[in-house]
Amino acid sequence: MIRCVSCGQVYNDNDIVYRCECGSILEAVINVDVKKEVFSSRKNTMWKYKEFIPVDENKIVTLQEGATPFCKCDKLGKELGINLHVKVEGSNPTGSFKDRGMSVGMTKAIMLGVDAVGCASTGNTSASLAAYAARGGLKSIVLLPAGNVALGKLAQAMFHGAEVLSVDGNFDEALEMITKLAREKYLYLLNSINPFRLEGQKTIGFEILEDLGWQSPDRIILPVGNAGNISAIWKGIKEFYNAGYVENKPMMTGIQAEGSAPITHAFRKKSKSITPVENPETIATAIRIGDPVSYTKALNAIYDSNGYSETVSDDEILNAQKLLARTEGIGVEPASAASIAGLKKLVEDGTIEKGENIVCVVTGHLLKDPDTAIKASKEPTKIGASYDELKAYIQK
Ligand SMILES: N[C@@H](CCOP(=O)(O)O)C(=O)O
Repeated sequence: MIRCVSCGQVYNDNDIVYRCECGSILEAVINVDVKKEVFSSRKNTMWKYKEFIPVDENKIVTLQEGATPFCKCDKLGKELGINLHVKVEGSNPTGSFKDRGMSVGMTKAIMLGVDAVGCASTGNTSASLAAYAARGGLKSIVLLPAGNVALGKLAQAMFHGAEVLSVDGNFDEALEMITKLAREKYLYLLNSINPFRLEGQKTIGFEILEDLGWQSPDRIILPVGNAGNISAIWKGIKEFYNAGYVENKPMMTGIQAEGSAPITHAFRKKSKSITPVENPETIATAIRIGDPVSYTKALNAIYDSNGYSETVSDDEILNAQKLLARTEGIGVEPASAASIAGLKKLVEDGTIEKGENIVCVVTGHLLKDPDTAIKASKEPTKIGASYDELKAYIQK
């Protein structure tokens, strides 16, 4: 069953519906009775939690997503006076957390018998959709905001065989266009407004709790763009809490880029609705979104968990990206580094207390955006093909 998060209206699992009649968004309702011990005996992918994922397990479209590294980051943690783990979602098959959602979404598409899927994207969703559509044998079409998609992501979408359209507009406009096409049944929409996408992404929350030995961290910090992921992770946390697997829940802490921050602005006003940002701007193209579709769920996650939302500047993002890469060896794209930049800011202003147990989710791999990485780095030093020249350089 699918249910509206605002008015509670229910829909059948097989209705192709993206919004409730009241205009709000939908979520899948899960009723599961299973002991947590069963999970540890299964192959380590996100599908080990299959009872919580509402699709037919005989039709699963998978590239073995999930079970991503959960890195204890003692050097950075010590510097900030907290206990820090980083959940590295860039280790998924196409290099971002979207694969979890796309595996479930594509499975649902197969179950529904559609022949084409589509999305609007700042890059990662399209890369993932193109790969999983290829895996599932479906046609795919993606709309990208012209000039604002990092090179690695664009290459992935094109190479996996999606029909790639470059829209002379921003992500929000592209999403509106493709949603209309989906409502007119030209394709099945696999943006995160599709509630089945979030059923995959909630497994990040499941894994964090299991990674910590069935304990909740004090806080989970993550970047927020279209706001599907914070909503999904919170849904996962609540489902495991309600199942009795853990005794506590974390404070959900969403970080946005200064130039694209409608959710943080709403949080500061204690509001449950947003004022969309008309011309969103940030170097972190993955979160360059002014009108996030899942804002209702995201704000609920923040308020219900006694969480927080903060903005970070592009400079703070780039500094945090370098800090994580050079202190802990974890390479992430700029948007992912927003979680580390936010962590630093909230420790410095005292919002985060010393000794807190924190998990930062980093959402996409460094190589998604090679241009930004190269621009932020020193040029290689040129030397001749001579051992003497090499030795002289090393001894300098
Ligand atoms: N950053 C996203 C934006 C939209 O994605 P969705 O997961 O909310 O559908 C992207 O990679 O395109």
